[in-house]
Amino acid sequence: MLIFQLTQHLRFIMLHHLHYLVGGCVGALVLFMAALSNGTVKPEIQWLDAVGEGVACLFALIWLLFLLCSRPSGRITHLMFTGCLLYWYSTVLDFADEFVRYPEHHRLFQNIESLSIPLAMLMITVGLFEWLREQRQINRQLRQREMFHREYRLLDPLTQVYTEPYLIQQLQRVCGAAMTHQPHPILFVLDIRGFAQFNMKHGMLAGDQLLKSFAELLLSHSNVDDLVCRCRGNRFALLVHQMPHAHASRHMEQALKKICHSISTELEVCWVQQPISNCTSAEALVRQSHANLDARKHNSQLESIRA
Ligand SMILES: Nc1nc2c(ncn2[C@@H]2O[C@H](COP(=O)(O)OP(=O)(O)OP(=O)(O)O)[C@@H](O)[C@H]2O)c(=O)[nH]1
Repeated sequence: MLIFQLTQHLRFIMLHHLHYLVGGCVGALVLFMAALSNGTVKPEIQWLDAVGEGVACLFALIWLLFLLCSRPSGRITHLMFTGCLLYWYSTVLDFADEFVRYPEHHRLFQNIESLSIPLAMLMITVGLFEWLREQRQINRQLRQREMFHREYRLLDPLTQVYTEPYLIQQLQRVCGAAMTHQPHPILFVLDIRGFAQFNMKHGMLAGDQLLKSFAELLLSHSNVDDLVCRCRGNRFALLVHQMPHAHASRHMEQALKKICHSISTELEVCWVQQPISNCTSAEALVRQSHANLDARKHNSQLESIRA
């Protein structure tokens, strides 16, 4: 079980943060080799100190890996990663100077070692502060889910957002009140493009992880009274209550740009929006939105074939 979980975490890092990991490790190796080749070997090595510094260095690397497997990419991850990396580098230099003595006139490595710790602490502190703010926002969303949507049987087991039957239930209530409600609520239906191919290339587990991240990010970019659902497979819906129609598409475009940037720059999402002003049947409304989305996907396929 533990091995399976570790493999999953490693796959996540490979998929989303490979550039961070490779860059960080190459930097550490270069620093370690440069420190060894610039110093003179100590006549007596304190093995207990060396083991202590080595273990500290190993744990700093483990913290770095934990960070990478627990976060999607983005500003906070970048900040925390840089802070942890600087801390790791200072432990690498600490470890190296158990074996060599740096030349007196050449203080580069001592300076890196001394400066990287306060800088790392500063970056980790700011990163943790931002992480806390982000977590508050996510908690607010989760509390909201608890408050208004107590239908656990209608939750999607993979993404933990609601399913289409629940959306239809909620739409039935909204449709009744929509005529008097200003601005009218809007239903967005979204489809992740090329998902079957993504599954084939990276495996079903990576596909599941993508769906989970997408649902979580969609939630964090929506308001507390909006409703996020997974309709089926790679298709989601978002019911928005308080958004002026003039801003709706720009808002959705910006949110999707950020979401795709956080998950993968290759990710492409096709979507349609449907204002709920005069609807008689929630099921018909959802059916119509799916049909509009299919037509849009079909047209964009034709356009790309023609291009
Ligand atoms: N990993 C994973 N895949 C799923 C899940 N549910 C459905 N799928 C896969 O999602 C894929 C959906 O395929 P399509 O509807 O053709 O979507 P697409 O590949 O994005 O095609 P276009 O939208 O036309 O670009 C299928 O390969 C399903 O096997 C799931 O829960 N997890």
